[in-house]
Amino acid sequence: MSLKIGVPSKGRLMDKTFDWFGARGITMTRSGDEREYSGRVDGIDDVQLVLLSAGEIPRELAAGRIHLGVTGTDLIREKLADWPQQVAEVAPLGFGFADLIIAVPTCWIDVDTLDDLDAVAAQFRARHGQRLRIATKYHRLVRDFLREAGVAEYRLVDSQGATEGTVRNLTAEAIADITSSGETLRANHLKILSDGLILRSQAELFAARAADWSNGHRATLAALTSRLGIDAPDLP
Ligand SMILES: Nc1ncnc2c1ncn2[C@@H]1O[C@H](COP(=O)(O)OP(=O)(O)OP(=O)(O)O)[C@@H](O)[C@H]1O
Ligand SMILES: O=P(O)(O)OC[C@H]1O[C@H](OP(=O)(O)OP(=O)(O)O)[C@H](O)[C@@H]1O
Repeated sequence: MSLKIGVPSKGRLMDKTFDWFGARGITMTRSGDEREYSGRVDGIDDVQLVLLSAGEIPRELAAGRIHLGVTGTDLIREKLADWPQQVAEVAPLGFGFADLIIAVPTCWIDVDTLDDLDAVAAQFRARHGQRLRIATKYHRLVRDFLREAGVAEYRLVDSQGATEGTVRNLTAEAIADITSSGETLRANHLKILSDGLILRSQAELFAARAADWSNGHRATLAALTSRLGIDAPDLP
């Protein structure tokens, strides 16, 4: 049995992950046609490539079904409540940078901070009898952040994509989502609160604490990390 490494199956994260390993002598290739989620690893023995959605990689790591995985820091922290118990951080990869932020309509000129948002949320509830809605797919991270900030009069509405459009579509008053260039926010007339940065994310290589590290897998990990020029993580 080979050591399994989970890598995003499409898009920017897949391409940049392949480039990152390729630059260090480990060649990853997707086999078959564009739609076939299988691949191979050359340049090191006993390592198997598993192509997965970036959003599924945290769960696969937590279950120990893959030994290593590449995904965003944001997805690990959102999907695994006690993530340091489940995964070890092996190396930040220096791509996939994105900020998870809270944004409100640009036309809310008096709203610049979380305190302002809290005040608006209280007014909103008094006026409409309902809590101000914040659209997001990052439920855990947003709740934890707003609790720390003392903002309570809101409710989260789930949005799994095109989150910035929810304000225009009148299904939310504010959003919490990732941004990189800021273009999507601008195009949808939204502005980031000055203290609304929840998390800075980038792609990272993680190791699963629950994976089977016997049967030579630890030696394979040591060979791989040495090849990559990084330290092997501390694992049970
Ligand atoms: N501009 C960006 N847009 C979207 N994701 C980005 C961006 N920059 C970096 N990322 C990171 O990429 C990861 C999300 O990748 P992706 O959208 O492929 O995940 P996914 O949720 O598995 O997608 P899907 O559900 O469409 O398969 C997150 O960690 C995110 O922080
Ligand atoms: O700051 P920007 O460079 O404009 O990038 C941010 C946008 O990119 C992501 O969406 P994605 O394209 O992955 O689609 P999604 O809305 O389905 O998540 C993210 O959810 C933002 O909408």
